[in-house]
Amino acid sequence: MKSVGYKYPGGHQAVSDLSLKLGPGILGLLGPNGAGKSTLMRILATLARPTAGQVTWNGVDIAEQPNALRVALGYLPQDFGVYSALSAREFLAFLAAVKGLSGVEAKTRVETCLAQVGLSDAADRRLGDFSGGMRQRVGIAQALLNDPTLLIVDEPTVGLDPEERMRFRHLLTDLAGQRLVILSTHIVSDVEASATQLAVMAEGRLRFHGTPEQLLGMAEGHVWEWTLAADQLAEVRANYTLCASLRRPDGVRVRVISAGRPHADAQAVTPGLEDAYTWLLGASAAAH
Ligand SMILES: Nc1ncnc2c1ncn2[C@@H]1O[C@H](COP(=O)(O)OP(=O)(O)OP(=O)(O)O)[C@@H](O)[C@H]1O
Repeated sequence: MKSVGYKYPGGHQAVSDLSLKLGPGILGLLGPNGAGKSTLMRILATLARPTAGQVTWNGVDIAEQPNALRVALGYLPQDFGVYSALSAREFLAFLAAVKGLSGVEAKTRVETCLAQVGLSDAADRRLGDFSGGMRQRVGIAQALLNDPTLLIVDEPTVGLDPEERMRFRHLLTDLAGQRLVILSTHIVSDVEASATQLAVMAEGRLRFHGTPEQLLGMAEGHVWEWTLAADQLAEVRANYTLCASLRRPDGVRVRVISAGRPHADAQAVTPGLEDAYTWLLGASAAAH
């Protein structure tokens, strides 16, 4: 992807000058709401044409030849809907036909994909009776029908309970293999354990691309903890980015982001990915 930009017809610049080179593994695409993640996902899924720059897949420009990518693409959009009256098996069979699979091949792919997402036993139940997590797994199953080498999953964990979230994360890790999986989310813990690469977007721009370890390294020395009296909390909140606060018998233990030591008692602590992401968004907002 080279210098990719996208301007909506109304004039809103949702993606600006974004360049990225990707290979197999799980890319966690992080960014706050409105950062431009869904717009970028739609460009990569060939559903939107960039208004600037170029996206190539194995050297082919996907705006010129979208089918070169489409045959290798599985996509779970943010607003994926299912037909409540159909069973999971019927729904997947329908989508397999839409995707041009037929006969024995279609049947085999449907069963394989149901098994991959752990829904073989529930395959004949109505989708209307499925939980949110099960429905998202059907979404993944349909994206896998053509055994894609690029799997794009847009905000898949929204509305899932913690257990379903965890199950869904494990599923994506299992599916990665030789594929490129792009998982967009605004929740750091969705990608914390699984992503081999991270890309962070804010206001349409790429603020970081690298490994989670690199991002953690960048935030080193910027995360602090100390214990303060409860009545000092408001002041700290007003002056610093507060990552966490924990009430304890001796006061409130706070964890803040700060370029320098924020308080005489403050100790620099090892950043977690959530801290590093918060630090990056703050640092990149200050720089722009
Ligand atoms: N159809 C549209 N017309 C005009 N502006 C749009 C349209 N769709 C999205 N936008 C704007 O483009 C920007 C990026 O939106 P996008 O949905 O890509 O962000 P996002 O990072 O996926 O956020 P979210 O997680 O909230 O979907 C936002 O400011 C949004 O308001």
